[in-house]
Amino acid sequence: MMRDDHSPHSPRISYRLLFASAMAAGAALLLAVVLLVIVEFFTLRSALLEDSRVKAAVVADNLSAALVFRDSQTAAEIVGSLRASPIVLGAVLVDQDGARLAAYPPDFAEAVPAVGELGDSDHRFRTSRLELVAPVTHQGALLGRVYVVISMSSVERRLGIYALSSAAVAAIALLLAVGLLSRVRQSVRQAEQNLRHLAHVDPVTGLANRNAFNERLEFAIDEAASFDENVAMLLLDLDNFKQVNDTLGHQAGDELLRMVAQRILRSLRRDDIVARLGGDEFAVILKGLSARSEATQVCAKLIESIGQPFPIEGQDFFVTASIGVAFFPEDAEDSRTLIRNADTAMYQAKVAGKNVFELFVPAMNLNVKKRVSLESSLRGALQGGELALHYQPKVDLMRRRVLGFEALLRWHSPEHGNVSPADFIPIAEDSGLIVPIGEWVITQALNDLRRWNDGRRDKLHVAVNLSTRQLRVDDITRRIAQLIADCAVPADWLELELTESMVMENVHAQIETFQQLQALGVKLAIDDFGTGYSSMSYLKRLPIDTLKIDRSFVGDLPKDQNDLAIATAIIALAHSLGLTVIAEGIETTAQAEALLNLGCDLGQGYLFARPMPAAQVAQYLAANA
Ligand SMILES: Nc1nc2c(ncn2[C@@H]2O[C@@H]3COP(=O)(O)O[C@H]4[C@@H](O)[C@H](n5cnc6c(=O)[nH]c(N)nc65)O[C@@H]4COP(=O)(O)O[C@H]3[C@H]2O)c(=O)[nH]1
Repeated sequence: MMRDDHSPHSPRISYRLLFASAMAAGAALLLAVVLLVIVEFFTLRSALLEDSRVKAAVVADNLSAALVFRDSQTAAEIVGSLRASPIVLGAVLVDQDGARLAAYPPDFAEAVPAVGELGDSDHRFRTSRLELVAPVTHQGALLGRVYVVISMSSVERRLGIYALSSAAVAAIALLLAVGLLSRVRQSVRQAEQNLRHLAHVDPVTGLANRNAFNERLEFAIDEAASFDENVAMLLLDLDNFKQVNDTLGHQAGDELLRMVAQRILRSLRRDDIVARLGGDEFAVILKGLSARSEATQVCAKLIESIGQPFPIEGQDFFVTASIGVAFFPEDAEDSRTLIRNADTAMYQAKVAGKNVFELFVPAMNLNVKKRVSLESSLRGALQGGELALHYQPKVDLMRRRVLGFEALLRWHSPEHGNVSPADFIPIAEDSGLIVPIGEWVITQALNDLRRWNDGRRDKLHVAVNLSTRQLRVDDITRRIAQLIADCAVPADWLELELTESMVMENVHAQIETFQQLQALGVKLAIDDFGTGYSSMSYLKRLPIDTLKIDRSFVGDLPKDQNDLAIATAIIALAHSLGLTVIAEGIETTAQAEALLNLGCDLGQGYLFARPMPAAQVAQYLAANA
């Protein structure tokens, strides 16, 4: 498993960032508050000045008569009227020569600024006060001046309230912003963490994903290179996962993948690295190996563990694994080559028959190249008319009469010459080409058979091999029914041969398909019988018609006692289940006689005829009527 230790910023850095952002926002707000207070100060001051000017002008206007008559009592009353305004600290009336005529309060001793002392202005601001001089005139002539001193305390008080409330609003805004910012940061961090998790973890199994695996492999290789150690890279592919996925659905498929992941983890040490690279492909990195055998032991353990039944939806499912292994530094010096070579070895494990592991050897690369080239040629083989069917008769052993044929595919490639079906059928299966090719085989075989059966009393049947891959095609029964209908022949002319291992692989998932095929009228045969592991209980339930004894039990008859015992058992089993038995690979009369004596119904082999081109069949039938 992988730990998520790829955090780009730690919580400490995140808090510092938050603190710095808060400080910056605070400084900006403080500056704004200071500016606002300054603006407010000047606004209040000029309002006070305007107001004071009006007051002084009114008093000055009223004082002109008192000054003309030098009536100091009236002047004192008028100046004293300023007491109505609490902001007036004091006022003095002086005549043209600067002589004091009246004051408020009477003992107000402030010196009146001399003419010109205020420059062009009529006022000046001093600490906490405003001094204002208003002229007293009569008919345009200057008689004297009123000097008024105004308190700035009201301005200062209002400014204080304004500054405090602005600062409070700014502080609240700052707190809200910091709170909001930290919440946003928290959710961003959470989202980042989720993304990081998704970028490194396979959501189905919780194992490392391909990205994380590549990083860990690079790291493991660097580490191994520095300490002069070995790394083994195991690429593990489930052989029949798709079948479970297709038959039981994706949820069951995911469940299976999770169980496989658990079994892999349980088969490894804690510090080994496991990842799911996608689909049904897993990868394992084993570090610090003291011998290659350690890796092979792990492979054997993995195959054993995955080979145990998987209980899914109340049924036991069997899945096998093919594993390819490549070592650093012997097989590859960098991660890309290591993965590629492990993949090549895995591919060979599949070719070797699946459920095995293979260690990479350089010669594998040549095999892979050959296979790739065969696959690309095979893609054009059907359209290019390079495929043909050969037919091998199936003979009634007792009466030596031909009852039908097995259709066997032949490929003559302009590039590769005659390619054996043993070589190209697995390629066709892996690439999916077997589906269109298989349909072509059925159509071709039924059309050929129609010609041969034309006017015949005992109708012949034709047996066609079917691959697992074809069985997995969604509506296989409907498609086969369509092919039969297109050829306008009875369904029971067609026999489908399925190998024993293929039938038993996921028999419970396939039993319904077999039943549908039987309902269609198609005959079913189990090919290569005796080489797989048949479950007797399933054999009883399967709607099959024929068992075909594998030719490996026929070759050494009648001498080999074991083969004799096996053939005897298969024939007895088939008959007890009411099935027909056919033996393949009969090459000698002695083999044919031995099988006949054991009660075998039909035979097929070079003794009777080798597989022959379609063009020779009519002639063969005429000669063997
Ligand atoms: N030693 C010996 N061999 C004999 C004798 N009589 C027949 N044979 C060979 O045994 C194989 C019988 O076919 P199979 O077991 O179905 O095994 C087939 C079958 O599994 C597969 N195959 C062939 N045609 C098709 C096809 O159309 N579709 C699919 N899916 N598989 C096919 O390729 C396999 C090999 O086919 P072939 O090379 O044609 O090989 C054929 C046949 O030529 C004999 O007396 N002695």
